[in-house]
Amino acid sequence: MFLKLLFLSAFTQVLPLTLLALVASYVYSRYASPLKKVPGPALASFTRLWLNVGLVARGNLHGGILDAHRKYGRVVRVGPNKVYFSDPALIPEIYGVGSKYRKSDLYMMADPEPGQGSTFSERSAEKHAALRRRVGPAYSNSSVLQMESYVDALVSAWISALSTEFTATETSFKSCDFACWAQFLTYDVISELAFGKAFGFIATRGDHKQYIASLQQALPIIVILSYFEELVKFMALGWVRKFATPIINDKTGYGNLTKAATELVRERWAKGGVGERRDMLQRFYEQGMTEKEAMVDSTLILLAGSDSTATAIRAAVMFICSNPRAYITLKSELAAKIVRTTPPSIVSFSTARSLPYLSACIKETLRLFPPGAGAMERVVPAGGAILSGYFIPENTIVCIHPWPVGRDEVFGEDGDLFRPERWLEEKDEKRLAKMEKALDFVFGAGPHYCLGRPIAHMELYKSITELFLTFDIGLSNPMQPWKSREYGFFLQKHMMVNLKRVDG
Ligand code: HEM
Repeated sequence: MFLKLLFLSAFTQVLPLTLLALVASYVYSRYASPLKKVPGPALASFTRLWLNVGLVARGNLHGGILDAHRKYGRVVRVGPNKVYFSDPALIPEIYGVGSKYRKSDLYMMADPEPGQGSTFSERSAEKHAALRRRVGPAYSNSSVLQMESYVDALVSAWISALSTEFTATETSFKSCDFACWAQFLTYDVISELAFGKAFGFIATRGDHKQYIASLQQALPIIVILSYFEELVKFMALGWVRKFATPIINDKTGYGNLTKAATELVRERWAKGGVGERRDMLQRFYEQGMTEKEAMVDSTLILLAGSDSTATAIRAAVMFICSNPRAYITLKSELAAKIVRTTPPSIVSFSTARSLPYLSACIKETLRLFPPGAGAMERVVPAGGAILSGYFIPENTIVCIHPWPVGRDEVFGEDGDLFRPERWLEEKDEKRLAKMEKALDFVFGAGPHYCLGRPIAHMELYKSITELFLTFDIGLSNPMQPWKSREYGFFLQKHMMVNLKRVDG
């Protein structure tokens, strides 16, 4: 009884105090914070719920941020301590080489193990630079070009599998879920390049060990949690992490993917780094990476290297198939410029890249649908900064999101339209250079610029060329081309397409 009374009296005294503290902090955030003049939704000025629940949890950060910039302008306060910008001119200050803005704690959830940052998630600039020096050679243009024949073999297997499984005849046709098939290709390519052996998604025509399905389940939880900084710190505690993240002994799923990467690294390090050929793992070894570092970065390669590129391939197919002019022009360019050999060989990267209309389609796709849609948040350094005319105090979290940048005013009034011709018609070299710069932000900037761009480009150029050369393609349901939600990466399902071989 005594205890009950004690508890009740503590509760009745603590509750009002907590409420008072909350109200005081809301009033401060809204009316007294140095950010009070920054425009944005009223709710966002005193609570993180507007961003974390209204946008992130709904799988629509990219769309919500785009709308917010359209409504409030180039500077938007998206949380009590967060301001997003859309002016590409600020990219060098916030993200450029030598920038003092470090990555925010949002990235902690991407650490494969607490305290063990990967090249992507490491927040210390010095540690990141050291890591990047060692992983860099494995991703370089020249090393990717040396591996081109392996990409060709997989693209070829992919096209034949699509042909046998889904080609329409006069009397029958079977829709293809291209959402899965795009990922089958990218998972196989990245495992082949990284470990010298494709996982076998194309060969088995299925979700190998349910990696895709389990990532679709795990990613929303990981990403939503990562926006609540306190939770991220709590989750970083080793014992919490053990319960919250997939378990390495899982027979399938994301835990098994981590296990596969870990075992491949362990085996390779035991053999002195030498594989059957000079794959990325061998290059990691040659650069003196420790076994632990290689394990962490190999898991990163699998994640960063598959979903982003699969989204780009799907988006390109979706945009081209929904725009008859683009579809016809691309088909004509491919028919005129690519000479088919018997047996057909996969188009070389250098030939594909030299095709102006194909390049314009790929640029336009990446501009309108940046696949890496996670917030690249950074922390304002000591002393604060004046950004877009506003004083932003130190420790404020700032970000430029690639979705509004892709629709920047430099792209003109029709910036929302898929119009590849814009890249070919522009005569003003200065403007074109600005357009290219804004587009390049799709791959980030400065010391964190995407290392995988050469791999992504090679896959995109080859897959789109071969698809449109081999098939006539139609979206089965143009009213709803796919189901798409975004949690840093896009999780896309049910992208049904009809394929008919052009020579069949
Ligand atoms: C179209 C496809 C891709 C897009 C749009 C993309 C986009 C990005 C972006 C925006 C960043 C910077 C993130 C940040 O600063 O927070 C990044 C970093 C990174 N990406 Fe990609 N990526 C793509 C494909 C790939 C592929 C295929 C790989 C690997 C094989 C890869 C590996 C990486 C790595 C390792 C980093 C971290 C770089 C660092 O911080 O030093 N990416 N990517």
